[in-house]
Amino acid sequence: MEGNQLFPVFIKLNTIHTVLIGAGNVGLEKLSALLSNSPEAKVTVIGLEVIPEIQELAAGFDRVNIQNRAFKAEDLDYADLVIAATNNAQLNEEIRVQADLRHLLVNFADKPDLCNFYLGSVVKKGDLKIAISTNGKSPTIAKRLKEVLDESIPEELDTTLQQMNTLRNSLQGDFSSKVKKLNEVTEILTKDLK
Ligand SMILES: C[C@@]1(CC(=O)O)C2=NC(=C\c3[nH]c(c(CCC(=O)O)c3CC(=O)O)Cc3[nH]c(c(CC(=O)O)c3CCC(=O)O)/C=C3\N/C(=C\2)[C@@H](CCC(=O)O)[C@]3(C)CC(=O)O)/[C@H]1CCC(=O)O
Ligand SMILES: NC(=O)c1ccc[n+]([C@@H]2O[C@H](COP(=O)([O-])OP(=O)(O)OC[C@H]3O[C@@H](n4cnc5c(N)ncnc54)[C@H](O)[C@@H]3O)[C@@H](O)[C@H]2O)c1
Repeated sequence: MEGNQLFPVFIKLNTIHTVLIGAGNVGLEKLSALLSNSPEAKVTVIGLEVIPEIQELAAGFDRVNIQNRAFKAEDLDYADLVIAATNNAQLNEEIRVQADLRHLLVNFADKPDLCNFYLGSVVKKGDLKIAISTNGKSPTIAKRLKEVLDESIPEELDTTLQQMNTLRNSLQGDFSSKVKKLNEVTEILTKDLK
């Protein structure tokens, strides 16, 4: 099968419990990604060793709990989503087995084959968010494309979004007439594509 077959979703991390195993530099990157997108995320970080930068980052977020100890299978009993950033291949295998037993989604920072979801590179402008995946082929290209889109999408797009939301909430009539109106007023955005 060719092409990217990943199904993108946007998760409300504040409504679930994420367990992050591994608290080194990669763990820090993953925790930063979680919190920059979802500052209200409930996250438990477990690491035999926890680097100071993780402690410092976590100190600013009430719902992040650091456990300075070894992983145990029961840690997944209260997890909804799992991210592993350990330096131990055998432990990764064990985490995958334990996650499967509990029907959990799990991500491994350095082992795409073990993952059942990937993190994406993220562009954010107010309420707008774009997530990029290269199907694991080149995270660097995902990062570069994020930079390109971040520069080229005007900040004003968020103002447009807010205005459209006001209009959307104020429209009267049946569903199809509302959809027609919303599409009419946004037609200008794609006029150069035709
Ligand atoms: C998007 C982003 C999100 C995030 O992590 O938050 C992300 N990686 C980012 C950066 C990045 N990661 C790495 C480099 C160094 C260059 C390189 O190695 O290529 C750079 C870029 C750089 O620094 O230039 C190392 C690396 N990453 C993976 C492997 C293993 C492998 O490929 O086998 C290795 C080698 C490890 C080693 O050799 O030890 C695997 C994955 N990385 C993914 C996501 C998933 C696929 C995403 C996609 O579909 O594109 C996937 C499959 C799983 C996952 O981690 O979810 C984030 C962008 C940050 C931003 O937006 O600024
Ligand atoms: N550093 C990078 O840029 C990079 C990039 C991509 C992938 N990777 C890979 O990702 C992995 C993590 O990288 P890192 O630099 O964060 O490594 P690291 O050694 O700094 O961190 C590993 C973490 O896993 C924890 N850990 C190990 N065994 C544990 C156990 N039984 N229970 C709980 N915690 C345990 C350690 O205590 C530590 O907190 C490595 O396999 C690395 O090859 C690294």
